[in-house]
Amino acid sequence: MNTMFSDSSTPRIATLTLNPAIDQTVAIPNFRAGTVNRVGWEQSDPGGKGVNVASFLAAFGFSVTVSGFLGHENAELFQTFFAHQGLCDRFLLIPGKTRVNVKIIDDAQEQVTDINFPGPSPTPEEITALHQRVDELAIDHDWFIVSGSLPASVSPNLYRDLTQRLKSQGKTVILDASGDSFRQALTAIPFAIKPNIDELQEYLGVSLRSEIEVLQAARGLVAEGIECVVVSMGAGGAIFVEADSAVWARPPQVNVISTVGAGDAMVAGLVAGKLRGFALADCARLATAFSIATLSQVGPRLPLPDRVEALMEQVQIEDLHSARF
Ligand SMILES: Nc1ncnc2c1ncn2[C@@H]1O[C@H](COP(=O)(O)OP(=O)(O)O)[C@@H](O)[C@H]1O
Ligand SMILES: O=P(O)(O)OC[C@H]1O[C@](O)(COP(=O)(O)O)[C@@H](O)[C@@H]1O
Repeated sequence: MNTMFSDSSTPRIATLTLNPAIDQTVAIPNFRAGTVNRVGWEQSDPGGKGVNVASFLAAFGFSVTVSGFLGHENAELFQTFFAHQGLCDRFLLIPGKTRVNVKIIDDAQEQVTDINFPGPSPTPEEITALHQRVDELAIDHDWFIVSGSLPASVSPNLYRDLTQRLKSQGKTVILDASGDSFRQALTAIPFAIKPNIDELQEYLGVSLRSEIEVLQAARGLVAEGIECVVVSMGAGGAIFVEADSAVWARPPQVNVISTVGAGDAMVAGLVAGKLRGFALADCARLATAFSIATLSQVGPRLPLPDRVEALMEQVQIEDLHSARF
């Protein structure tokens, strides 16, 4: 493992994944609902948003702790993966199995279909234990990435409560969520968020038809106090907005095997850029480089840091700061 960024002066990072998943990727050319589909090949990987973010950051040389809930019946796959990736495992084990999400890769139609399950439900006592675990982590961690769906039984206020609790202890919170939990958590004003365009449209209840409309929407969130708003738009790249800067980062044409995890890689790259002290444009380059580095493979793995850094050159940056509407 590259340990370039894991000395004691580097802020410690923790990711929280309340609902991790084993991603079962199945390749089905010309997949069609309502017919018999045959699988060409398949692969299973530990995943879920915070697990992926942690894995990408560790591969880039950061020291990262993972926490949240894991079903104890199939925890071993994750535990072996964490040990292999050099991640510090502080997950809480709960009864049952972590969910298996199915990802159908159809290279003929160039599309990926996600089938995401609800996942096992933690009890109120287990939620209390999670709050305690987060307080313990706050003793020696500075950056917290809170991401992914919540299990069905969990209050949509949980991310809001965690964000408030961590902020009151001076921690930096990055949020990547959707639906009600995203809406609630925004009221606690995390440091940074990365909705994709669908999630942002759902939150605002409007459709965003141009980059300028996306920029305008992101500026609205920055005006509410969120320091850094990143809106990802698949192959269209991502718009990064802060109070005094705004850029549109566009990826080059890439050979896509799977888009699963591209958003998580963008979150990881944003955190890496911020921790390196980069200005927003370079954060956008690095975040996009992380994303495109993951597109040519299945599973949460990143190439060596110098290959990721080389990809930064291929990202086109357009300055939107002076764009007016
Ligand atoms: N088909 C693609 N071609 C090139 N880059 C892509 C493609 N899909 C995703 N990306 C890159 O990954 C980033 C995040 O992808 P996106 O699909 O928007 O996230 P999410 O997985 O959260 O929905 C994009 O901003 C872009 O840089
Ligand atoms: O928690 P959710 O929203 O169901 O998402 C979980 C899924 O998202 C992933 O983390 C991938 O996310 P992205 O494609 O948005 O980066 C998968 O590993 C996992 O199956």
